[in-house]
Amino acid sequence: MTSKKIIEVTAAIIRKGNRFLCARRKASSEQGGKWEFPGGKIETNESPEQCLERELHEEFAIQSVCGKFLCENTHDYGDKIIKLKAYFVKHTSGDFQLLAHQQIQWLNLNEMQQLDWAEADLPIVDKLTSHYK
Ligand SMILES: Nc1nc2c([nH]c(=O)n2[C@H]2C[C@H](O)[C@@H](COP(=O)(O)OP(=O)(O)OP(=O)(O)O)O2)c(=O)[nH]1
Repeated sequence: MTSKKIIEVTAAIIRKGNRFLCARRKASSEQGGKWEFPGGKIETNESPEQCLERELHEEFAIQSVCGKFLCENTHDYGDKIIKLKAYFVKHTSGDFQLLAHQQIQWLNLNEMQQLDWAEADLPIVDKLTSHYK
């Protein structure tokens, strides 16, 4: 039996008023077309915070500061296991450019419930909802 690798991935919760940044993955990518919190795989010798600030710059050309940890969720997609770690992140400068996603939307918590999220994100959306209610 071969054991599946656990891949550690970060997810950024970026708030603007009562809305949160939701990003749709490109059709050609893993979990193509699904909605996610932007972020990516944690590289060797990188903290989750550094990973998020790097990924947000790569994906949107923005500057940001990673804040508090919200929660994590480990999800088995069958071919791989993703450990998704969600942090609150403050956008500090730069206009969002769509460099890696097909679409972004700023949505409130009710609107977010309607999206077709990547499965690993569903408990994170629920945790975020209970955090603000
Ligand atoms: N970034 C991110 N990835 C997620 C989320 N939910 C979820 O299941 N994933 C999955 C999709 C991918 O299989 C994996 C992250 O891959 P990625 O393609 O975003 O990571 P990366 O930017 O480091 O990509 P690469 O260097 O391998 O191309 O985690 C999420 O909310 N954010």
